[in-house]
Amino acid sequence: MTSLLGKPILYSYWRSSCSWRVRIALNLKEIPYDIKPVSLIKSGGEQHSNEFREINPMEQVPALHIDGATLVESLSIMNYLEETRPHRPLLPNDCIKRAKVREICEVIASGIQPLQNLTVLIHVGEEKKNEWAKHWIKRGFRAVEKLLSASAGKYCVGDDITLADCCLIPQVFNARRFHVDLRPFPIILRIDRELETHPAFRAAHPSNQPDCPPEAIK
Ligand SMILES: O=C(O)/C=C\C(=O)CC(=O)CC(=O)O
Repeated sequence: MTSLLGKPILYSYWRSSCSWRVRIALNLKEIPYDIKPVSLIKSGGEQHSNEFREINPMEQVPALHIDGATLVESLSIMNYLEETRPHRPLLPNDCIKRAKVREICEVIASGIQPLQNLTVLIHVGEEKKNEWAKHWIKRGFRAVEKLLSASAGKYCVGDDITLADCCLIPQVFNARRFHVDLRPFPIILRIDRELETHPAFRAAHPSNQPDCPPEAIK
């Protein structure tokens, strides 16, 4: 279903892992969308402007304008996409498996990413921020790896790509960014490798975003 109200607009930042989750879900579901870049660093962060605060009072990306509504919070947005565009499902039919997908999403979206996001790192301070981010990602990945040891097939839960994979891959990028040693997490690494070349994941990668600075393209 393409909206009668025009192409969805995603307010996104190239390196924001939460924007990236939604980009993957939109791509997997083959929903065409336009990107409106919001720079989290330019002039202290465009997300803090009065204009953007009207879009998201949390002053964070992503936000998705779709079907005449503006939605914020990546998990909530992905669930809306799943409910309204079920054609390429990102949640399994089996209720236990659905719970397992949501479990992994929660661990990442509530238990890891918020502890290492830009606002928190600014508050923690330049001197401590890398060690801080590393600590929380490592702690969370220990839990994710354990959960995956019971749930994973080819991907996070079984052999189909789900919302859990949309959350995991951007978090692996952040782990590398903060120099987390990923060798203790072989299942995470295997799934990351598996999805590295998938077209929907490739297109959503920070390097392929219109606001990616040329020197950061990998
Ligand atoms: O270019 C920058 O350094 C600014 C912001 C980010 O990376 C985004 C985050 O806050 C991390 C994240 O999305 O998990």
